Amino acid sequence: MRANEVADGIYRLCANIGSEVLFEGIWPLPKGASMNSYLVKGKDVAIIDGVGDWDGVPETLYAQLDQLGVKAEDIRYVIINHTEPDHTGWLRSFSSMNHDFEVLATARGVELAKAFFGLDVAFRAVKSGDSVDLGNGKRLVFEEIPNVHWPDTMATFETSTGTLLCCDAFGTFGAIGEAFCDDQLDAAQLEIFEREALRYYANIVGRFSQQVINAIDKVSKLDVRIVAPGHGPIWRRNPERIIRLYQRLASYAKGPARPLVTVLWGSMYGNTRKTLEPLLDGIAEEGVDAVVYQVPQSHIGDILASAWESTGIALAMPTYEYQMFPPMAVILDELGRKSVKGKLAMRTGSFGWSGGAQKELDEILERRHMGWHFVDPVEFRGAPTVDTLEQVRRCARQLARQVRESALPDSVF
Ligand SMILES: Cc1cc2nc3c(=O)[nH]c(=O)nc-3n(C[C@H](O)[C@H](O)[C@H](O)COP(=O)(O)O)c2cc1C
Repeated sequence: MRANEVADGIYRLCANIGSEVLFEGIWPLPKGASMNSYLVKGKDVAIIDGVGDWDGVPETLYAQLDQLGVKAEDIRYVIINHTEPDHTGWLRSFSSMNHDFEVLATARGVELAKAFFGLDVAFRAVKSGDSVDLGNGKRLVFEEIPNVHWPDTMATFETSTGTLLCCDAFGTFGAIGEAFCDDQLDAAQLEIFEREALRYYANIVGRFSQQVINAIDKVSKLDVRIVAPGHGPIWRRNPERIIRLYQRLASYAKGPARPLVTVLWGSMYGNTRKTLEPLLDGIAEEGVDAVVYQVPQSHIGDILASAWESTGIALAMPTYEYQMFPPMAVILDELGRKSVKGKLAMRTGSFGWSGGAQKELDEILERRHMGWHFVDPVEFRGAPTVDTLEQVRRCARQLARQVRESALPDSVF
């Protein structure tokens, strides 16, 4: 992998993460992911963010520094936009190669970097508006964007080129090959990265959507000509494209999103499964699309992405030991933890003698402050009758109609 010039005097260094890795130990990466680091060369040299410390990853970074003719000891400033180890793990080995550099981060970032790495170097806490002059026209200005995605997060803005080095903000999953910028990716590749942006957003930053909106407000006051995130491609031809996408994804936190229903179902002996057909028919009859996930067979990372962009959620699951089919309870709790809020919803499912699934569902929704709006549930004993199936279809139509009416039009952004 080669270092790439992003703009005059600004270079992207990169290590990819393979599809065999679960990001944060949780989230599948079917298309991998990239960890982007940036080198800014003025009279002085600064490196902004870095890579993890596993399996020879820092060595990938050092090989790219070699290509640029930069030695470790040439680096005067290490700028930590965000202390998460996928961007900072390399500092352990770097600090054994260079003993004379200064670490710049927010006050919170300094505190975290000391706790994680205990580096014996100079630290400088910076705040919004502070800057570093690297000479030769290169000037870095800092803007705090807390909680996108850790509390320490800031963005670094290089003024001469209008390059926003924003770490986790405006990132996507997806490994990067030779083409590293939007101006080198064709329409199909860009669409793939936008889908990867949705999965990244829902899995990693969705919970911090208000902070994302605050961050967008802040950076919109800068003359941003290039968006250079810590993950995914650089947006140089059309930086607005990724900013607008993030604005849209953040807005989904209120509930209304695409005219789409995510259907989550689980069944032990097939009684609840029988409701799937009328449920999907009902949604389709209203001209609304549905995406179906079986639980527990589907991964929460995929379900979360789908739920995030859906205006409606349909649940089909039976009662199990006086509560909900357990894997569905796990999924719903995680949707709550990740702030999938304000959705339109329906529920159906079989029980044998007491019921109980609905009670646990209500508890989870309340505990996680999810604010979902349900049409009346269709709960039935044993196998569904013809009448029950018809009721499910009607219920699904009602949900789909509401979804169609509440979904956000594409033209909003
Ligand atoms: C292990 C197990 C525990 C169950 N616990 C309850 C229960 O507490 N209350 C109840 O009403 N039904 C209970 N049932 C009955 C199921 O809810 C019922 O068989 C239902 O039809 C299963 O739906 P399915 O065919 O979609 O899996 C239980 C069934 C199993 C297998």
